[in-house]
Amino acid sequence: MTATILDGKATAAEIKDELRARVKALAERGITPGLGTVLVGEDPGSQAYVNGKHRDCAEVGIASLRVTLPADATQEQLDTALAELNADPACHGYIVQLPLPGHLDTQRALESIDPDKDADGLHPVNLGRLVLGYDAPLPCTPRGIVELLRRHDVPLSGANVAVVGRGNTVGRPLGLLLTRRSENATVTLCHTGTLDLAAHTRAADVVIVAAGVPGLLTADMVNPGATVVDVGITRVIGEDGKGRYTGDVDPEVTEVAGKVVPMPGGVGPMTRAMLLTNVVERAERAG
Ligand SMILES: Nc1nc2c(c(=O)[nH]1)N[C@@H](CN(C=O)c1ccc(C(=O)N[C@@H](CCC(=O)O)C(=O)O)cc1)CN2
Repeated sequence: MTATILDGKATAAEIKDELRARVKALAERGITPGLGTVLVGEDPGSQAYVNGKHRDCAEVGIASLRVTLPADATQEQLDTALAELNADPACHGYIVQLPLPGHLDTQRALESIDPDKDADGLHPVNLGRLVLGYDAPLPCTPRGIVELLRRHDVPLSGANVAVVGRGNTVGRPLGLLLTRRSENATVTLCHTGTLDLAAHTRAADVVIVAAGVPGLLTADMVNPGATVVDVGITRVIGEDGKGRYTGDVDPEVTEVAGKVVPMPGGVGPMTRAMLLTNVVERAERAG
């Protein structure tokens, strides 16, 4: 049996079509959603990701507010840029592109974002709101995973879900999302301290791997027919000396799993679609 591949790129495209209609409805109310990005330095990867976000915006009609600072920008210069976006009514949400240069205090920067303009959904206030079940912008990658599974009819209510990785941007908030009444899953959050990882993953109906360990999940660790989601994205240098991205799931898993969300082409495009969704939702509420 070869697994059904859940195409995050195609699903993200469907979501962008829906968002395009919502942006058009906002325009009829005189509202244009605006996404801000703050990029510090000239890292080519970060530049590419920010450019991708603004291409996505252009596709659906969201306005772009680009802020770029030199690699040697001071914390105060960054603070000023964030304060300006916090005050700008044309900006409905923004992100600080990570990672920041090492001399800058990332936590201080992220906590300076107005929580109501936190398009990444990673501000401590918003993660706290998520814990308490309050309304808040949701973290894009966890939200994208849940949305992808929902749109592909993967049963979550009553399902046993093994989340591998306890990071602040994916693993921890994902467990919170999946245990909401709207999803009603039972989550086991596995991590480097887990004694018998395979016992937990083999017992799961859904395995979501966000550990950043290439090939961590192998076929023998998967309950036949289970759904597997590869969130890992690690840059490795091949034998040809060229860089490429690899996931946390061994390719042979597709021979055992029922459904697979691959990397690339799965979670990444959904993450980008959820960023746009957070901005449009904010504009709809603010209008
Ligand atoms: N403020 C933020 N910074 C960073 C984030 C983030 O969500 N918020 N995430 C990453 C970079 N990133 C967006 O910024 C990002 C990375 C990868 C993808 C993606 O679609 N990847 C492809 C495969 C790899 C590739 O082709 O690049 C995929 O999964 O299909 C999207 C966005 C760090 N910084």
